[in-house]
Amino acid sequence: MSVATKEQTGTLRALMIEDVEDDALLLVDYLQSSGFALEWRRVDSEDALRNAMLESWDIVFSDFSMPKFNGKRALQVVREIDPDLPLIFVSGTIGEDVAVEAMKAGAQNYVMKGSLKRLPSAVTREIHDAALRREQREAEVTLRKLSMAVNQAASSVFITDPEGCIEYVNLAFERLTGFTQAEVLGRTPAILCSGQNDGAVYSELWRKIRGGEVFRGTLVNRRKDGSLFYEDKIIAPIKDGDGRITHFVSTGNDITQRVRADQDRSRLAAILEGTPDIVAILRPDGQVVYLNHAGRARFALAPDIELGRLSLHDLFPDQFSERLLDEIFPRVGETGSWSGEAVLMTSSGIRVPVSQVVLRHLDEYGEVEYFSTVIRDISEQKRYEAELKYRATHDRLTNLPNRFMLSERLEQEIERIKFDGSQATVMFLDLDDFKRINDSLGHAAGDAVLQAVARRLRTCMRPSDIAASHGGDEFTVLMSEPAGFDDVMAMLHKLREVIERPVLYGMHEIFVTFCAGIALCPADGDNVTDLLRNADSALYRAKSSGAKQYSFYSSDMNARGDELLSLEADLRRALSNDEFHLEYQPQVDLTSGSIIGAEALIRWVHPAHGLISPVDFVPMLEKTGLIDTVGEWVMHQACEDCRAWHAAGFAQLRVSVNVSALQFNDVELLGKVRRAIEEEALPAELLELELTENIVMRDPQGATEILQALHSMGVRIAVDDFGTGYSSMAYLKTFPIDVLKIDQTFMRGVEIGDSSDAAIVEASVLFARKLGLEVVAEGVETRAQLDFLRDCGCHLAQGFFMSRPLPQAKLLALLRTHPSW
Ligand SMILES: Nc1nc2c(ncn2[C@@H]2O[C@@H]3COP(=O)(O)O[C@H]4[C@@H](O)[C@H](n5cnc6c(=O)[nH]c(N)nc65)O[C@@H]4COP(=O)(O)O[C@H]3[C@H]2O)c(=O)[nH]1
Repeated sequence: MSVATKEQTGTLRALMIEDVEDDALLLVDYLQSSGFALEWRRVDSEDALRNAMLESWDIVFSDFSMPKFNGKRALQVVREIDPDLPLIFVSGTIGEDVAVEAMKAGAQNYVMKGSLKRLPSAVTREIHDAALRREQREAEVTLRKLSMAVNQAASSVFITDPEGCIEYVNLAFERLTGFTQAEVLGRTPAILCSGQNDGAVYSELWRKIRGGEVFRGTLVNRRKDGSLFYEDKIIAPIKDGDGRITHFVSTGNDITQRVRADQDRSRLAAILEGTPDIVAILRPDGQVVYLNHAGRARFALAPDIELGRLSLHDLFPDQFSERLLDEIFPRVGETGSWSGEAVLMTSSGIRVPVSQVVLRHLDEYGEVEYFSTVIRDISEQKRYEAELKYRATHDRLTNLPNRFMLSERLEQEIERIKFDGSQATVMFLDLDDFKRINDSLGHAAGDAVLQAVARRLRTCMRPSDIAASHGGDEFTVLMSEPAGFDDVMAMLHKLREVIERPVLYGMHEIFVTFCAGIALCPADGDNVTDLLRNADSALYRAKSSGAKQYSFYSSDMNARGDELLSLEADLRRALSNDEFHLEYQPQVDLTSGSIIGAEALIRWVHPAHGLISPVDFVPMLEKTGLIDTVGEWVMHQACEDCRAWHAAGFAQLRVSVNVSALQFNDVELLGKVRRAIEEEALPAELLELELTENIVMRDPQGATEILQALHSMGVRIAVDDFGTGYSSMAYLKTFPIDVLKIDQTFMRGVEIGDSSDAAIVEASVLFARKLGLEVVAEGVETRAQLDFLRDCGCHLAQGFFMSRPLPQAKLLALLRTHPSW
């Protein structure tokens, strides 16, 4: 009798489903006599079976038909609990059909009770097969688990055949690459190629995996949508039992974020290293763990210095480090950040103003791990701020404190005086006839004088005094705590002595004198406005008494100042109120004796004060900037009136118009002139512009350009007041001018027999003729003067002798009489 293998050596645990005990014993007997060591149990109901199935069995023998139970049901219960447990029907009643049915239902075998011969071999085979089935089932389960794991894995996986054709991809692959399994099956991983990897990487990859080794490396691949991603790859060959490669398995981890973060970090590091700001990272105890290039340079540290050993105190040897540790860090620890200004001392001992931002960085437990700080050198900004402040508080030309700073200081003085009952003095100084210096020697000379005066003023100041510049030729001295009147007078004398020394300018010695107006605090005012106004009134009084005068404020002084102020306000309204008109003074041709043109002269008839001289209000127009509008009005009115002369039958009469320095510097001058002649339809050559020689001499080169532009427009240019200024003959030659107007002061000299004046007039006429210029003598009041001019060969004359300036209507009336001189 043949018997089984494993089961032979061990005890066979058999479960009998049998209602007849003798039948069960018979079966046991037979098996034991066939060599099986048996451990067995008999059940004959479903409950008992279920109970028995809680234990483990090697085999089940079941009767097919039992009174309380039946084989089919028993088979179902057994399969339900253990699908692989072999079950053999041992029945006396089973027929072929039932046996086949039982096999279909999952029984492994059947044996007839009457013929147990087949039983031992069937037992052995079924046990063996069951073991195989179990193994296979377990293998399947493992495989299913594995493939589920691979499919669900976070790493992207694909499997190729030895030629590299893709046979499988997992979900992570689909997610990462954007390709679905269906899209890539049968294709090669070349679909992921980005062109960003070195070709050598691929040859190395193939060399390794074809050689049976594992490839490990980082690849840059491309998704279906074209974007790049970085993968840490492991590609391994799979071999069969003969060592032949059947597949390659590629596992990849997407490290794009890490790579990008690394790239960002290195970019950030480059920025930190490149920034001119000092960036440091410090532990809460002040140990420096990072210091950028700017910081290392600032503290003269070697690039390879071991930062961990460096403490804050090494960097900032002064109190700055203590402040950081004791004051700032604890505060940052609470609020998260701090920013402010500080002063730090560099290794070379230089104190540098800095702005600083400190940030707190927490660890995963919310504890302060370290602080980062950005320190910016703000010396430049501080310098700039100081410069701005200086500019805002000082006069640019003289570098003296300006009116703004003076007011501030005065305010402090007043506060002090209110507190301690002392006093102060405000002294306004105004240089006498400063305009003369400007007009005759030019602005550069004027500036040099103002600078010299400022320098000298400074030397007279006591530490508590202050000298300020008001702009222009006005200065202020604020004397703090003068002992009394004598002190003020002593200061005044000292100022005279120092300031009135001649100022050397080139070849010139310029003599400067000044007037002073003095107001005392608190007697003449206990606030800034009153004090300054009263000192100004005192100055006005001093100036109206002549040069080199001084005056202390007295309460009746403000009247005149108010008058001037209100005149200025009236002037602003004069143009719209039609209070201006022009008068014309004829110019006479000395050859023919008849009028060839007229000079336009502005008149202001004030509604209350009557006629006001242009000598008084033209400077006011200039000061207020009104000269631009009023000057333009004059130009238009003169052109219009000139056209009226022509219309009245006096064709070719020309008109000349005065142009002040401010008008000449107006960038719009050319446009305004062009508009006037075009709008009034006056031929350009009949308009003459009169400029004083000082205007053109101030900036001869700039003036030449403007004069040329005017000239090319056809307008005539006359140089007014010739002989009074510092004309350079050489320049006059180069200017495109048409007319020289000899100043009327020379005519007075001619009248009183001053031979030098007469000589100047003669020379001027000669000079003008030589240059091919027309020459006009102004201020002709007598027949003798006129004759003299004729004898000299002067072309034209203008003056009271021929006619005073006349309103338009009167001029027309005069013209109609066809006068001749
Ligand atoms: N003693 C005396 N004086 C004579 C004689 N002939 C003419 N005058 C006066 O001499 C001044 C000549 O004008 P200016 O030298 O250009 O000097 C002008 C000119 O510089 C300025 N001015 C007048 N009108 C205008 C104007 O429309 N624009 C500008 N910018 N300045 C003007 O005001 C100054 C004074 O003008 P006015 O008072 O009109 O004074 C005029 C005129 O009335 C004479 O024989 N004897």
